[in-house]
Parts: sequence; C-alpha cells; structure tokens
Amino acid sequence: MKINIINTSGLPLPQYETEHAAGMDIRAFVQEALLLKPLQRALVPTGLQIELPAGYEAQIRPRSGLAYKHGISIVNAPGTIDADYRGEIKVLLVNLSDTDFVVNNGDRIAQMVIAKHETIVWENADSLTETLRGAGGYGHTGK
Ligand SMILES: O=c1ccn([C@H]2C[C@H](O)[C@@H](COP(=O)(O)OP(=O)(O)OP(=O)(O)O)O2)c(=O)[nH]1
Ligand SMILES: [Mg+2]
Repeated sequence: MKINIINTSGLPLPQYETEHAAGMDIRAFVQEALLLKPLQRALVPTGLQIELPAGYEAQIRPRSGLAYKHGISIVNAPGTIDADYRGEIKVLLVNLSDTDFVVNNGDRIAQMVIAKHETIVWENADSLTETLRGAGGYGHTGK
C-alpha cells in the first residue's frame, strides 16, 4: 500500500529495519542537538507530513532499546496520528532516566506502526450481555 508523504528533513524516510517489522523507525529532525534532562520532555520534530487513507491511523511508539538502555519513552505512547492530520508529525519524548540524554539530528527516536481502525456509531442500550468476567478487572483473576 502506498501512502503520500512530504519529507522536509533531508533525512531518510521512515523504514522497516527488517523484513517483517511492524514499525518503521522515525528520525529526529533538529537543527542542533537536543538535551533532555532527567524527567524532561520535548516535542521532537520529524520533518514528516503524511496523508493516511480514511480508516487508518499511525501509532508513534517508543523503541525498546532506547527505553531499556536510556530510559527514553514517549509521554503519550502510543501517539495517535489521525488520517485527517496534515501537520508535521512530532514525537513527545521523555527522559525517565536519572542522567541527561542527547538527541542528535537523524537519531532514530521512535517507531511508527500504520494500523487499521474502526469508526463506530454508539447504540444506546439499557443493558449489556452477561459474561463470566462481568465487572471484574484490575487483577481480580489473581497473579
Ligand atoms: O505523538 C503525536 C500525537 C499526535 N500528533 C498529531 C497528529 C494527531 O492527529 C494530532 C492530534 O493528536 P491527539 O488527538 O493525540 O491530540 P489532542 O490533544 O487530542 O489534540 P487535538 O484536539 O488536536 O486532536 O497531533 C503528533 O504529531 N504526534
Ligand atoms: Mg485529539
């Protein structure tokens, strides 16, 4: 499937790093290196604008390597790129470690998964079907 993209970053397009990868790594597009102090967050530009077909979304997810080695995550994970959004995609990084982290131009800071979604219509109801779980949750089945 082809999706229109505008790339003003001069960096490589997001790409699948392996044959069956779900996510394409996306890169930071910054004029100068960005310093993220412990617990600091930043909206990191990518220089990318996309045109998703109706019924699709793009999810912006953390990379596990950055999370494990440097405590770098995404505040709103998974970020949601709506099909009707035409602005620049940005990544809301947060440094959850106790040391500074530097983002350089071109660094692969996150990954994007293109996914289908439903658009639903609510049906007002007076009751819902019964299930074994019922209202149980939050660990009610035990460890
Ligand atoms: O990580 C993200 C999340 C969102 N967006 C863009 C695309 C998305 O379509 C738009 C709105 O995102 P969202 O719905 O999550 O934010 P909101 O706070 O609900 O803003 P809005 O009222 O504009 O929908 O912002 C990004 O670039 N990166
Ligand atoms: Mg919204």
